Amino acid sequence: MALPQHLSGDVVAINAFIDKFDVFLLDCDGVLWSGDHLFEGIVETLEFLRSRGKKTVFVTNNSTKSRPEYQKKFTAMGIPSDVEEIFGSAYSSAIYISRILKLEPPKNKVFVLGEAGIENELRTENVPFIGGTDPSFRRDMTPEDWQGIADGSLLDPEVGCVLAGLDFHVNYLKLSHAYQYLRRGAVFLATNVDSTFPMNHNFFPGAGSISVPLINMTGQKPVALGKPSQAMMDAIEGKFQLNRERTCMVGDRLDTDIKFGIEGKLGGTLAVLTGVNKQADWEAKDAAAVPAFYVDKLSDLRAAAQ
Ligand SMILES: O=C(O)[C@H](O)[C@H](O)COP(=O)(O)O
Ligand SMILES: [Mg+2]
Repeated sequence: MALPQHLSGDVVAINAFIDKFDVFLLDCDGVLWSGDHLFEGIVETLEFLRSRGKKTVFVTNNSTKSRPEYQKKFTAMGIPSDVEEIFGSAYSSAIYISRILKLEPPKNKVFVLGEAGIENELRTENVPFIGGTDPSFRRDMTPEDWQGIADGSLLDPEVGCVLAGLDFHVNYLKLSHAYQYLRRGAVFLATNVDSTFPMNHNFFPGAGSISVPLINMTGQKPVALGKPSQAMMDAIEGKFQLNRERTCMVGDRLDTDIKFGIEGKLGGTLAVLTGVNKQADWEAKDAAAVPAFYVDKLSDLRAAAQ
């Protein structure tokens, strides 16, 4: 496996890299920002790529926000964006459920472990759901819960799917409901299975760490609809009519972003060192994926603008 080409500081190499592609699929957490901290030079770098006629599509596994909610974040960060060029795992999951899975009544409801982003995208696709940010689930178990979950009287008979994403309010009550739905044959989906969540320049439990208890209890693995799922790549290709050879995936995570680009047979993958993975990770013999190129930070691409 060829080692990645380091582009930072090499203007000739950066220009040659940029000229190879028409579309850049850009990961968000760990590439553009860490939580609400926008990395230096990101606005200018996006402007530079766009000035060179490149199309930018934001492809994020973060399911806590819907596309419109993400556009609000981009605007607040000073990044001009078109909501149609934002593709998150909540959206990817909602269109998978509504257009591929096509759950039929009387079992077409989704039990959500996750935040408003998932709920809003399911609403947009007219997919009925319970759970999610419903405050009635944010409490300790009561004797009535133990009994009602055990005998099924507190379970919704219309639930046919459990969708697990990044949930900042996960608890024993919600996991108990989700587990019982899976025992009853509900389809097990995840927006994504990232183990950690890069935030405030450190790492926190990721969406994948929300679904792990259910995997442990059921022995089932969810179908994950975020990166590296090729269902997501196919949806993106269809929506933007991609020429995969002229498309590059840019990300901070080997087992999602870079794997997504490689398995999607894109023309290239660019890793950045501002998020989850570092050079040692792709040099390890059990590396999840090896990028074709890498930069220390995304804004290093602007050297070609000088
Ligand atoms: O735990 C998660 O869901 C992920 O760490 C996070 O949201 C990744 O987002 P991305 O880097 O794909 O923008
Ligand atoms: Mg990331």
